[in-house]
Amino acid sequence: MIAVRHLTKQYPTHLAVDDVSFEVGARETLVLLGTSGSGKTTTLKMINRLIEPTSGVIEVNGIAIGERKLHELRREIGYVIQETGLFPHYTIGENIALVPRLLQWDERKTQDRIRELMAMLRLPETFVKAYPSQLSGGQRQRVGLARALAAQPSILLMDEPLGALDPVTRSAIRREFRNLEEIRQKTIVLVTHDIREAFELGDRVALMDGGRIQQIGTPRELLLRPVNEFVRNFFADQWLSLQLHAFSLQDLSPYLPDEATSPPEARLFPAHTQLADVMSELSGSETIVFQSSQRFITIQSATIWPALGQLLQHQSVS
Ligand SMILES: Nc1ncnc2c1ncn2[C@@H]1O[C@H](COP(=O)(O)OP(=O)(O)OP(=O)(O)O)[C@@H](O)[C@H]1O
Repeated sequence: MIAVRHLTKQYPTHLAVDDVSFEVGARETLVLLGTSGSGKTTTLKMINRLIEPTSGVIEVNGIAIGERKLHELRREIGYVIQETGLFPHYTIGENIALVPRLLQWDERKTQDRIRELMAMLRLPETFVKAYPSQLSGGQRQRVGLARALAAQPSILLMDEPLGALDPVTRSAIRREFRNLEEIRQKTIVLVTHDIREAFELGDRVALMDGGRIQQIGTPRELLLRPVNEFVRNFFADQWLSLQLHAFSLQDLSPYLPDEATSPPEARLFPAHTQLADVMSELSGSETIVFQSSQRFITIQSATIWPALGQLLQHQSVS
């Protein structure tokens, strides 16, 4: 879907991106993670040609983007930025309708799409005539996403999309985004410096430093098989809690007891649920259950850590 090969951006005084290569498959989310100045935004902006590379090639759907008409390329790519970039003098409805109107959709179709997106992103219908300044930061962020999704692009580029929000709102919106079917269908490149965000949202993560990719892989690979000291140190502080994002109930199932049937008081979770989500929903010694093939497996918050310990031990010897 997106292929980036030997991408370099040299400014007169600074090498911002240095020989970066990666691919992002259809419906995959790749997170560019790194500290400030590591080249994430420059890389992202080269994908929709907001910045032209010094050298290297980017292909979108098999065609080099330099050979595409700019407006056609941008139609395929939705772009979400921090602080949303909404037009303050346009209403929420007008902001969302921006691209459909550029594409001269008929008005009925545009209005239907605005309503559909507002419902999906849990924005009250009355907001359609409100202005961005009348909304909270979290609501503006939803409008920014609605605008990027409006014309149904197959690709989304997101630059610190939740960066302006407080941690609680961030985490709630993150979970919500992850569960939206329309977003799950997109090919996404997301820039963040928030490690937890990268682990929650990324199918794969590219950790950048000094304009180069230090390691690219699944959160689990980065955590358990760091290729160098930089990668190891980057995750060291949060190593324990990141494990909860790197593994699901399914991964833990070999290390947990079976039940013949589901205990009546237990809550049922899908097997692909990240352990972090389970932990955040469990209070005290409550029992939860998930179904894996034909088995019911019970788990309590107190049993997650020992089972995870066994799982990690197993991973390190295999
Ligand atoms: N127009 C420019 N001219 C010169 N140097 C630039 C220019 N734009 C970016 N840079 C430099 O290139 C490097 C990479 O910048 P970039 O914005 O891609 O980093 P980033 O990882 O996205 O950081 P942040 O998270 O702070 O946005 C930085 O050192 C920056 O100062």
